[in-house]
Amino acid sequence: MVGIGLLGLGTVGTGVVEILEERQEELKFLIGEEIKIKKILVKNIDKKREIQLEENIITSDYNEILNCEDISIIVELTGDLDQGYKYIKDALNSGKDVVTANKAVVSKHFEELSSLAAEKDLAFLYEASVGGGIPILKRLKGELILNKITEVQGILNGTCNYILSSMFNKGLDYNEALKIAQDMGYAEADPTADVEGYDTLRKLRILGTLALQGKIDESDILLEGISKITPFDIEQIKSIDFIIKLIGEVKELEDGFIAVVQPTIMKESSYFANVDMAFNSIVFLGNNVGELKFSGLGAGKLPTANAVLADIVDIVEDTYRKGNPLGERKLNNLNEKLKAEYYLRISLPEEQEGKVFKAIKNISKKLLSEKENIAIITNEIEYLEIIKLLSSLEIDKNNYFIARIIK
Ligand SMILES: NC(=O)C1=CN([C@@H]2O[C@H](COP(=O)(O)OP(=O)(O)OC[C@H]3O[C@@H](n4cnc5c(N)ncnc54)[C@H](OP(=O)(O)O)[C@@H]3O)[C@@H](O)[C@H]2O)C=CC1
Ligand SMILES: N[C@@H](CC=O)C(=O)O
Repeated sequence: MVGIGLLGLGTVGTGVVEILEERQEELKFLIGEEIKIKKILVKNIDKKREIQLEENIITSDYNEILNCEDISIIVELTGDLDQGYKYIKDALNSGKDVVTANKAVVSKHFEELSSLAAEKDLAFLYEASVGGGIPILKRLKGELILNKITEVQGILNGTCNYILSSMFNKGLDYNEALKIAQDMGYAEADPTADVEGYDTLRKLRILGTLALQGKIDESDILLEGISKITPFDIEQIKSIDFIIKLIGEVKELEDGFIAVVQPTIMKESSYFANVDMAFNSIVFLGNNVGELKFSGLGAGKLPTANAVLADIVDIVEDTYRKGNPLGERKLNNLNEKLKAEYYLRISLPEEQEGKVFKAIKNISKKLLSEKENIAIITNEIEYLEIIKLLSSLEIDKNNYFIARIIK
């Protein structure tokens, strides 16, 4: 019997309990072991739970779990950045394998936790931290043995994709769509992490660091979220037969890399344009294998819990990749070279519009609107040039929306 200490009984934790219960017999038969949750750590012990649980299984004292000799795997699903890190570190230092879905912790402490686990010869697995139910990280680590990976691109946040799809396809209002995504269990406890792009950035930091085998830190990634998008933007994007998605991308160039999370406009026929609602998709490029595309539900109770359990099964069957999967390449950040055409919408009081309109004329390839809001398609231009121009015009961040165009 393999004993699990489950930390967190929210959306994902509940899913883990449910799948384990439903597949108990099959698991015993197929992997020859019973996997049993011995203890569950929660924050609020008095909260009413939706599922039936064994008596006394819930605790709010982590030491009860850490000191339990029957528990060999800690499954961290709290979503708490500081405590989650501490729980994981203490687990590894106590000789327990770790599975987590906490991308905030993995992203912030990736190097330290990876090397601690390798040093202790323990598992530190985080499949559910990127792409929800999509089995991307195990596959990526596998392909890295044979390939040099030079590019990773993806729709990495189910909440944002749900909001953008709902606004674009169903005409839903932004807040209405966000509320549904929260009700469906897709969003983070604080949905700012989703809509401002931090969640995508963290997932990209994890993917990019693995893929390029060199540290790509959170601060290396240019970031724009989707919170400023309006029905006006959707209308403009539709008018040019394009579609919008939040895309994260890391790409190796000859002398370094670019890393960016941005709302991105693309033709309706392009690959990512057809990844809708809570689906995510990740594409990576290896020098031998070529382009590999993965797609599946990027958030939600059961898909995410499935990814968590896949890690647990890998530990029980001893089929996970041992050692530290991170490389030591030193890569230059070349984000200043990021160049594209952009959709730019600026919303200002009428009296300020004239001055701004004049100033952006030089970078404008096509004028989409000059009434109510100014909206243009820019010439091919460095992203940071646009930001500089907007800041020189003293345009507040909340008064513009910018999206990269990919052909
Ligand atoms: N939801 C999703 O679709 C996905 C989530 N993830 C990640 O999975 C993790 C869990 O997400 P989710 O289940 O949605 O989160 P929830 O907010 O639904 O649940 C969090 C759970 O953790 C408990 N908890 C929170 N902080 C602490 C703490 N400091 N100590 C002990 N217990 C704590 C809460 O206790 P209590 O119940 O008492 O409040 C709750 O049971 C997060 O890291 C998230 O980013 C990853 C992929 C997809
Ligand atoms: N909030 C996240 C959950 C999964 O990682 C998302 O919406 O993708």
